[in-house]
Amino acid sequence: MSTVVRIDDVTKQYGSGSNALLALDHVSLTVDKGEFVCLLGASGCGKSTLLSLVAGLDKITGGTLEINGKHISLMFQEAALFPWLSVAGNVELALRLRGVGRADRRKRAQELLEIVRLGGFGGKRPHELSGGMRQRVALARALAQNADILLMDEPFGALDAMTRDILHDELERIWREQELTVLFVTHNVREAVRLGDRVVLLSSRPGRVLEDFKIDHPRPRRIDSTEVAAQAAEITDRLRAEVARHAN
Ligand SMILES: Nc1ncnc2c1ncn2[C@@H]1O[C@H](COP(=O)(O)OP(=O)(O)OP(=O)(O)O)[C@@H](O)[C@H]1O
Repeated sequence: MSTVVRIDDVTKQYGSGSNALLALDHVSLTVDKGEFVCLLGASGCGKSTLLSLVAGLDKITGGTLEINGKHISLMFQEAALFPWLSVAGNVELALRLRGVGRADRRKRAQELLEIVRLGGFGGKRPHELSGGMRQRVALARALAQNADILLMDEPFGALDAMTRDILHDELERIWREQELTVLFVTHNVREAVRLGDRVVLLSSRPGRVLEDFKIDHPRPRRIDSTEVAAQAAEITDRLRAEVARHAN
């Protein structure tokens, strides 16, 4: 299987001199094509930093970082849609930026909205949608960018549990159908076990890879199943031990 993201001995320091802050300390991690990898760790351990390095929004200060993909797309807790554009307009804009012609844009935006099950909502404005629906639009926009690598930073953190469960199912389907590679940051251990092929646990700051758990329960998984709960409990214990170690 081909490696899409290779993070090798990466260090990230913010600032310098007496203001220096070591956010990541010799992190090594590879993500293969089509893998779904969840990143977990205590607050401030450098999860978002790692995503922004992979996205190319910031520079590493040590090690090497290699990306082998067509396009990387980022999704955050807030959908960040343009409020003056319709739902279809938001998706079409991403297509336009890729140079897709007007007629094709319309058709493709409609297809993408159908993929995220918002086929009938293209004419609405973002404020007319629920938080879960706005995240679906953000997902359609990411697909419009022709992304094959999706970086997600707590994308469902602000949603109620029921909406989040539905979006887990949708994201899993789209990940499979579109053959995406996903790097997904969350604070929610069960969510990580529900979604991930692997759950990578980072240490408290500076972040290092503490453990890489392989999750091989059959899919689709239920977040409230006993298998998911049992593995989440094991990972939570490991995370708690790390937080306690750091507090001492
Ligand atoms: N641009 C920046 N300049 C200086 N320090 C930064 C910057 N961005 C992040 N940091 C620091 O780097 C450390 C890691 O931050 P980061 O946001 O990556 O952690 P995180 O694991 O995503 O946190 P959380 O789980 O709370 O979202 C923190 O101590 C943070 O204050």
